[in-house]
Amino acid sequence: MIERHHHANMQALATTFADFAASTLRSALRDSPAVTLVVPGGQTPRAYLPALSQQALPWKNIHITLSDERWVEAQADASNERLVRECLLINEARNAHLVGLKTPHLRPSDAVATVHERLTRLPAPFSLTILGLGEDGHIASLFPGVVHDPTNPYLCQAVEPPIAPSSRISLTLSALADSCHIAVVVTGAVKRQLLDQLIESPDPSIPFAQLIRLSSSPITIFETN
Ligand SMILES: O=C1O[C@H](COP(=O)(O)O)[C@@H](O)[C@H](O)[C@H]1O
Repeated sequence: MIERHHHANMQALATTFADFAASTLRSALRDSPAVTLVVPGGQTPRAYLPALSQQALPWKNIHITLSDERWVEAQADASNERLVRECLLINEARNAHLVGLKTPHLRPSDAVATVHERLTRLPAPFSLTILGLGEDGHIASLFPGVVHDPTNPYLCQAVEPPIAPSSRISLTLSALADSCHIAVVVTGAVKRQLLDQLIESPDPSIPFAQLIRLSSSPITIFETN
């Protein structure tokens, strides 16, 4: 089931999104003592994660991890972990547990087993997975052309992106699709047009279209130009 919500601007989106995420987490916490929230990186979350950080939730029972990570140090500008520390682990959410995806391994391919192990210690299934959408249709660090292997026993995979500068580690399509709820934040005319296309006639080579096909969980899309 896909639900789309259009907003007049980013501020309106951030408010509705934060209320939605908080109510999804609150309701998950009625059934489990601890829950997992998956958040994306990139630039867009800088505009809406601070609104979520202001929600009064039992954050110490909320475990946060990332949909994907660039293979850079956690202090680097490009680090998704740094983004989450700066934009979400603040205000009310400062005591949430963050499980990052970066390890000291030289390459993400060497780190897959370690990161998988970290992820298996999180409350499962993940209660809410938030994703961004790239202009090429990528979600997390699953780019067009990255092969989805349903037999992969790991929750994460190493990725060499086609154009982006750093190697990545990403949750697999199955790990994302298995989340109880999926929220996607889509901003800008180009991405919204792509979204229309992918929903009307899904191109199976595009990861977002693969996610729609694979997941039986509700997908809520928050959009603005
Ligand atoms: O590289 C990435 O890009 C996507 C999209 O980012 P955005 O800034 O264009 O919204 C993001 O969802 C992903 O987590 C990130 O690593």
